[in-house]
Amino acid sequence: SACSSKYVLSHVHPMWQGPLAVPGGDKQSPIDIVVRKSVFDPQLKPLTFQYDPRTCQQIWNNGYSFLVEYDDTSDKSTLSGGPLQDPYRLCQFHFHWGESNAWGSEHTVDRRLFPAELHLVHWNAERYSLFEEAVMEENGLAVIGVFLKVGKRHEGLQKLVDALPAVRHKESVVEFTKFDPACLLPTNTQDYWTYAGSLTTPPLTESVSWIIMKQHIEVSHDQLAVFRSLLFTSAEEEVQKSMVNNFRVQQAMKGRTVRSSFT
Ligand SMILES: CCCSc1c(F)c(F)c(S(=O)(=O)NC)c(F)c1F
Ligand SMILES: [Zn+2]
Repeated sequence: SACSSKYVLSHVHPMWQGPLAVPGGDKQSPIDIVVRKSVFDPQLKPLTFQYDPRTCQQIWNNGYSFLVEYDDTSDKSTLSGGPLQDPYRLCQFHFHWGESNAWGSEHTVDRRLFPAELHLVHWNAERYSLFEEAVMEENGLAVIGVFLKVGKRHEGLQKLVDALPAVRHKESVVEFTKFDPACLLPTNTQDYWTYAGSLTTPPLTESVSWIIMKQHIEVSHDQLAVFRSLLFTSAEEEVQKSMVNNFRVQQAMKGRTVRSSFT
């Protein structure tokens, strides 16, 4: 898929301690969602996820996270509705997590941290012909964020967890097919918050319509431990570094409003 294979993210790593903000950036991510300051918007539509598991292609360790990449050369797997004017194509999903269960998410809700956060990355192929373009443009990307909590084992996630040892090192790739990302979405409600923000990894461009699900999903401690067994470093490097704490520091709101789809 075009969405990330051409993107070898900058080798300043782990970049998590900075760049703190893009110079002049006033729509940076992640943020703390202050629930009592969010504004209910009755014009927000329900989200429509139309994912085809046959578009799932591979898992890639890019040295920041592991990306589950989808074939985004047609509209087979799309997200529409919510705050979005057009349908957006799924290009990949990945996670951010901590070295302990006490932290790891990028966004927080009233300062509450979660041990991990799932990001489903989509791009506006109606308006842009290349993912690379959409990354740089306003309303180019739509990212669904789902918080993870430690609890019961997530049966749907296990197929992905079992494949992770094959991509332990940076730059490794393994074929991964027929995975339906809808199994990672919350089940009992589709309530969400939405705001205008940015990528949280380079190029940090302010092209993201963020959609953060209110309901978390549960995964087991052992499943998260396999995330932490991945490495930031490639096989050749003599010092191996555990892939943990791959989240960015939170950014100022700069006057932005977070809207909610629920009261
Ligand atoms: C240059 C883009 C490569 S695709 C990608 C990614 F790999 C990633 F990690 C994030 S994130 O900022 O970390 N989470 C939303 C993105 F937004 C992305 F679009
Ligand atoms: Zn992310």
